Amino acid sequence: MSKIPTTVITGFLGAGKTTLIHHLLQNAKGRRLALIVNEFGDVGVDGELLRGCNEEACPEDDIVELANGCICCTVADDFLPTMQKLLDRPSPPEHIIIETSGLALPKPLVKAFQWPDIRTRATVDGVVALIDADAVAAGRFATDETALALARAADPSLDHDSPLEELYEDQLACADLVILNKSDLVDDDTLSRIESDISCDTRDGVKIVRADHGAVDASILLGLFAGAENDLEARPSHHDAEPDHDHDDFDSFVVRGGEVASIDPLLAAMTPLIAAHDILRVKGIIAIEGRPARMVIQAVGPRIQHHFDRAWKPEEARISQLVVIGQKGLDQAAIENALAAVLL
Ligand SMILES: Nc1nc2c(ncn2[C@@H]2O[C@H](COP(=O)(O)OP(=O)(O)OP(=O)(O)O)[C@@H](O)[C@H]2O)c(=O)[nH]1
Repeated sequence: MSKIPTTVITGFLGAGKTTLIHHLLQNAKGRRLALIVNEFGDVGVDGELLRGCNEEACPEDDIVELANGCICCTVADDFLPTMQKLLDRPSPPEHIIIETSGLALPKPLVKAFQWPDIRTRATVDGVVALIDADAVAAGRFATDETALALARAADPSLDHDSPLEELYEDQLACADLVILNKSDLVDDDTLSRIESDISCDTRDGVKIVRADHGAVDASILLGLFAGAENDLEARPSHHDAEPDHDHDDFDSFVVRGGEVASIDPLLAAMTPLIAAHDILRVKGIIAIEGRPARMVIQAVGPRIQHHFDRAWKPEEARISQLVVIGQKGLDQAAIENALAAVLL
């Protein structure tokens, strides 16, 4: 029996994983795919956005959401039973795509493919790391040496570098293919410089492909035949010595509200809030009074985007929900108060 190929899509918060998968589903060329979508926050926005985007390639039942935590930490409880259920289906998918949360380490997930019941039936065709060229160019993953020195002085037990930089390096070190996304936001020289920096963190021979809005041909993404679970030793991680790592470096919470008259007050509130609290990611769905469609709002660092997604279904409650993610120590009360003031 041939093993079902599985592609792991990794990349930091907001790098464009969901956008890339959306493009893949719309250009699946007859492939029957299943999706496992993992989110750090406890509201599954990505699964919501992907559902229904190509029923033929991936019916709603074949999109499984694993919200509320990073897949790398919940492998035994959530991921393995989910994979087993997909593999046990009378007609299993041709290819499985896993979107990890932006804070997940890919290596523990790939290791799960060594589990006896999985290894006989599925293989990791490839780990694809998405890099946000705009965020790298802005220096968002580089260690702020002064801040680190101050943090170490305050807490001598601090034994690791910037958590963002560690994640960035872990995701690259595990990759079989790197997609340098958001190439539309960065000039050519900067892209070339980022490519040369990236190649210091990847294994030999790993290709880097530039992309705009995740528009990468399925024939490039799928069919890498890496068998990644068989060469884990070649994929170093900052967390090799601590298999029971956690995500204490990051915080996430959800702010809920009702319908709003307009999106403008929310946009006006978000810009200073993101800057003041160094918020990494905001995403959610907003109900606008009198509008039949729901609005999706996305912020990656300081960049905020919004668009109408699809019509509200008659059985859906028209509520607004925003997931907020940042580094540990976010002032949740202040952020909640500011957002609640424009959402309630
Ligand atoms: N300008 C530009 N924006 C992009 C590109 N790719 C994605 N985006 C935008 O970036 C935001 C985040 O994209 P997502 O696809 O949701 O990112 P993600 O990696 O799935 O995010 P998380 O799951 O929260 O980690 C959205 O507003 C996208 O429209 C790109 O190539 N260029």
